[in-house]
Amino acid sequence: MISIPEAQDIVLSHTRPLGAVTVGLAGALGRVLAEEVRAPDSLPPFPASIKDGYAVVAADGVGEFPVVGESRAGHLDQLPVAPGSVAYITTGAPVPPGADAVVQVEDTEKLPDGEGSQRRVRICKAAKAGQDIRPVGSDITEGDTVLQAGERVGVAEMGILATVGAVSLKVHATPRVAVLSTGDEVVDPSTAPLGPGQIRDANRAMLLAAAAKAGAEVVDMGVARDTEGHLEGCLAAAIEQRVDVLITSGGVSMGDRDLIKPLLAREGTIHFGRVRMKPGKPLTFATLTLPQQGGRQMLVFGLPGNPVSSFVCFHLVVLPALRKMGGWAEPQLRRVAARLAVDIKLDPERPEYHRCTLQWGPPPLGSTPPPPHEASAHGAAGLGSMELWAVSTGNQISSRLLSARSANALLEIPCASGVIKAGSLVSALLIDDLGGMPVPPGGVPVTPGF
Ligand SMILES: Nc1nc2c(c(=O)[nH]1)N[C@H]1C(S)=C(S)[C@@H](COP(=O)(O)OP(=O)(O)OC[C@H]3O[C@@H](n4cnc5c(N)ncnc54)[C@H](O)[C@@H]3O)O[C@H]1N2
Ligand code: MOO
Repeated sequence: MISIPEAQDIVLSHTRPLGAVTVGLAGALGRVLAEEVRAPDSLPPFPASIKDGYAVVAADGVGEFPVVGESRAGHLDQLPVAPGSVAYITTGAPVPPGADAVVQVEDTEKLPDGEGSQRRVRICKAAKAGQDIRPVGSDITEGDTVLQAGERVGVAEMGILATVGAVSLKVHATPRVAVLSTGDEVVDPSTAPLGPGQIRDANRAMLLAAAAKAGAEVVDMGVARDTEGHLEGCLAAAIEQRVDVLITSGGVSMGDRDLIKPLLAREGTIHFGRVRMKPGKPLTFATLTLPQQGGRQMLVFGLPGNPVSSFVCFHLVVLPALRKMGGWAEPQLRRVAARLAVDIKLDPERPEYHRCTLQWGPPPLGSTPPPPHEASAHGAAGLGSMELWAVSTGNQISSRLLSARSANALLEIPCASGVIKAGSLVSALLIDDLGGMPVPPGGVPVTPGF
């Protein structure tokens, strides 16, 4: 049996980033850039007003002035502003030649029109040169690298790409991933009522969703029966689909109908078949070299059938591989430190990946015993309210998928005897973003004392 870090290293050493493809802007979200993006022009491309008001010559100071023109966003009035005159201007509009400052409308007073219906205004507050003007290129300078190769495109990056006119970009290809459930007892989720000995296929929907969430293009391979012939046919079908990765679930343990390992040993190379982890011990990883497809490699992950084992193995081992293929430079799950909300019994044989929901601040008093050495930290506004707390999802048996419900982290519980006490700091691997993290009742002071 190897350790999880060893298993992760082996998988990543057999995983290569996929090549670059060209996509339109709309297809860039979530992808990793394969080239840097430069600005072809400056932003703003012209000196732009920050306020609605009057473009002035700062040296003129306060006084009454004729309004000789106007500059509105999107409509450029070329009339220059000579000393002793001003122009009306709106936010984002180009500052007319001659003007060197903007006075906001709140610091002016409209006057009755003068001779020949000349508009007039009183400037009540003297401006400094450059006031309320964004100079050319003050946000982005022509030629700037606005995004580097290797950066992932999120929502802000979509806006940045649009603002520099990058409507066609090179990004890393994302993997094509097939998902296959196995087992004679496993039937489609639509089956009702269940026949004797049957259970509905939870893993396929879950793993297809997990791969799609990771940005993969997914292929649903259905359910394979526990026969060599049918499993071989399913593997051949996945190869035919030219997938980069095949994820199977079930059939990797020690039973006489656990046929995945023998199949992979016949068709390719098994790199490991047992990992010291709870859950997920029979996790299997193999590579297949496909001479019929130019000698390309396909990765196969044989995940254990227990749904939670599949869930945990996907996040710890498959997800980093999918990320690396998609161009991530740091594909591993991110770690944070969190305080345990309850005691956790240790497993003396395998390190455990305990599903939990992280929240900012301790759970309500009474829901968990306060850590004895940190009783004062367990109050609503105590020190503990400034930390992440890990709330267990309950019974961790690997068949109970409800133990993954709302889980945003896997606690890395070391292999040892005894108990880790509530209040202890533990390492947590993030499996979801923390945007939906529960908000503790009563809220949490963000900065104590303010
Ligand atoms: N003699 C031993 N037996 C077992 C060992 C062992 O070391 N020695 N390891 C146990 C561990 S740990 C795990 S995990 C399981 C994994 O077994 P398999 O990968 O062979 O999975 P199956 O036997 O096919 O199924 C296990 C369990 O999960 C249910 N299942 C399977 N597929 C699905 C699905 N798509 N959706 C929902 N549930 C599914 C299946 O009905 C079984 O209940 O082996 C232990 N045994
Ligand atoms: O390792 Mo198995 O996944 O404990 O149930």
